Amino acid sequence: MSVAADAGKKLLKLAMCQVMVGTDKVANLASARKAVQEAASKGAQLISLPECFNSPYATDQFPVYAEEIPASASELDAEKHPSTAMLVEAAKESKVFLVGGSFPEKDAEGKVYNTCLVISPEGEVLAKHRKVHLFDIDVPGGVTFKESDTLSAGDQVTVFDTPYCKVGVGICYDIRFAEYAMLLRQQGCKLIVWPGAFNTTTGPAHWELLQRARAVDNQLFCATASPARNPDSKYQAWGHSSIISPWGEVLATTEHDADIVYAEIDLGRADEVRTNIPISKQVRTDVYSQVKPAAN
Ligand SMILES: O=C(O)CCC(=O)C(=O)O
Repeated sequence: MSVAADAGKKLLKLAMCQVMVGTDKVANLASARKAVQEAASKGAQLISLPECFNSPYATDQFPVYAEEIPASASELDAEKHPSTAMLVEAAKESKVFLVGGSFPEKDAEGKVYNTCLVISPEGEVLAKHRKVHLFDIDVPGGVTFKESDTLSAGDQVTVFDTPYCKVGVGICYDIRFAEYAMLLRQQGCKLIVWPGAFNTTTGPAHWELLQRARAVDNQLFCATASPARNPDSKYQAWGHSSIISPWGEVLATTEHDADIVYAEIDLGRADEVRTNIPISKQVRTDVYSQVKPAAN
């Protein structure tokens, strides 16, 4: 390729770690750390772990596995905050941006959240995203889940800065809400990372579709990290961690076993798609704002 053709390229190597999660928290933390080390050794610069990487995905288990997250680095205590400590160490030792999947977080009042910590290559906490939209669904004969039985919802739109681009974060069910991803695009994101754990009912129907929809709607990259499917678990994760381009192409994906999904993304591609199809300049909020929602 010529130098001119390379001029607009801004490359970022992503790795989505599809790790196996079981009932042993210490083992879960160790396998997450090992996956981060392996991804970094292959050159990944931004790595994500899956939703709920330290605990089984079950409402009655969230309070059992929940940990407090210290308010500052000086309060970090590896005994009391083992998951935060592992994430900080893993990002620092491998010098990577680490989207720390999620784990159940307990606040000072005892409320529990499904929380993602983002750590810089220097080991600083860059962002804390508490899942905004709780996964409460009932598909008869398929899947019934009610996170709100034990979890509280977050109330923030989460973006962090890297030298590559601004990156948005959402957790699993958050991906179903087009408005959320749109706000991330409006904040300047060219990549959204979604730790998630879809299941064998909604996964085959919607997982890839939603990622591609959010990517095309907002002309940005979407990257997802799921737990591997654990045959011993009551909740059967769909797996299929993936990386999607702003054009809606699946750049990399996998099945449901433990794996790491890699892609080197060219952030210039988001600019190109936005220039070619300039929807953000053509948007007609003046028209949409005149329509009153019908009662239904
Ligand atoms: O939206 C779905 O179908 C799955 C969502 C989910 O598993 C989650 O939010 O953890």
